[in-house]
Amino acid sequence: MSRNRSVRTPVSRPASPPGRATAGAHELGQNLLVDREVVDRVVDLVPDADRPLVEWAAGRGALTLPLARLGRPVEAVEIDPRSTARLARVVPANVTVTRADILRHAPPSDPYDLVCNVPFHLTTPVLRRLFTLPDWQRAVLVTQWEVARKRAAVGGATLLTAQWWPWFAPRLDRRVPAAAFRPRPSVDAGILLLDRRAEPLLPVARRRDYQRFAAAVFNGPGRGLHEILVRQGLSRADVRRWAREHRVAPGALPRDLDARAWVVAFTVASRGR
Ligand SMILES: C[S@@+](CC[C@H](N)C(=O)[O-])C[C@H]1O[C@@H](n2cnc3c(N)ncnc32)[C@H](O)[C@@H]1O
Repeated sequence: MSRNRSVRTPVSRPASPPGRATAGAHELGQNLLVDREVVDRVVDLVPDADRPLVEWAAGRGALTLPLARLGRPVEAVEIDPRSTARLARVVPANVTVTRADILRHAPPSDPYDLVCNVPFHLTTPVLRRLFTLPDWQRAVLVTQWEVARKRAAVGGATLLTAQWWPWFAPRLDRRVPAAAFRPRPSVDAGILLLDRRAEPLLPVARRRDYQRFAAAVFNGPGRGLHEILVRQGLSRADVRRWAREHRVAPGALPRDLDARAWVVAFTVASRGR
């Protein structure tokens, strides 16, 4: 395959905010993947489809080059000019290297899959951004272990997960030891999968109301879910029926609910308004 030696720097917006491009390796979260098995696992988790791939935070290409071998168009996005220059010299023709900030990068407007070994310091903004972007189908993410667990609702869901659950299905794939990176970070990582639901549990038009409801339940007053839900407009009989159907224990907290229990509670509460 011929080499693509160019780096695309979108002109419509700055490639990076002031100071970022010259930031040091530590500041940019440059913990590069050096474990072959982890790289292979990330690539295996990319769905078998014809869609293009976008890789955020491509670094020196530990994932980019194996992803390129899938034979699909790949856009590799990276902020560090040394890394993009280096990457552009080695990628095959199906890879475009874009120097840009992943918090501002404009992704394709057709369906695509996304891969990102997330710079640890950007985890929450990256997740928030992803949830609002419309066209990716699966995101394969490497994040800190605790974040991967929390986002996949292992051991209890967070408000952020609950707020996006009707539209995205998160899954924890595996733990990745800190030794899989150079330099070695202080904590382990995990592989987190996010799938856009082919059939969302609620229409997008209800998103704002649902998210407000989830926040009110998570942060609302009341001893336990039953009381909280009554304050959110469910009758006591509705709460009892809902708890029975979704096997919600008497002492359960908002973090203990699954996606369907959230959606049904919201739907019942909306009926009462
Ligand atoms: C954890 S490393 C991953 C590198 C490579 N994908 C790998 O797995 O070895 C994160 C990468 O994100 C880049 N980065 C940090 N902040 C960024 C930003 N705002 N936009 C784009 N890339 C960023 C860093 O320069 C670094 O190369």
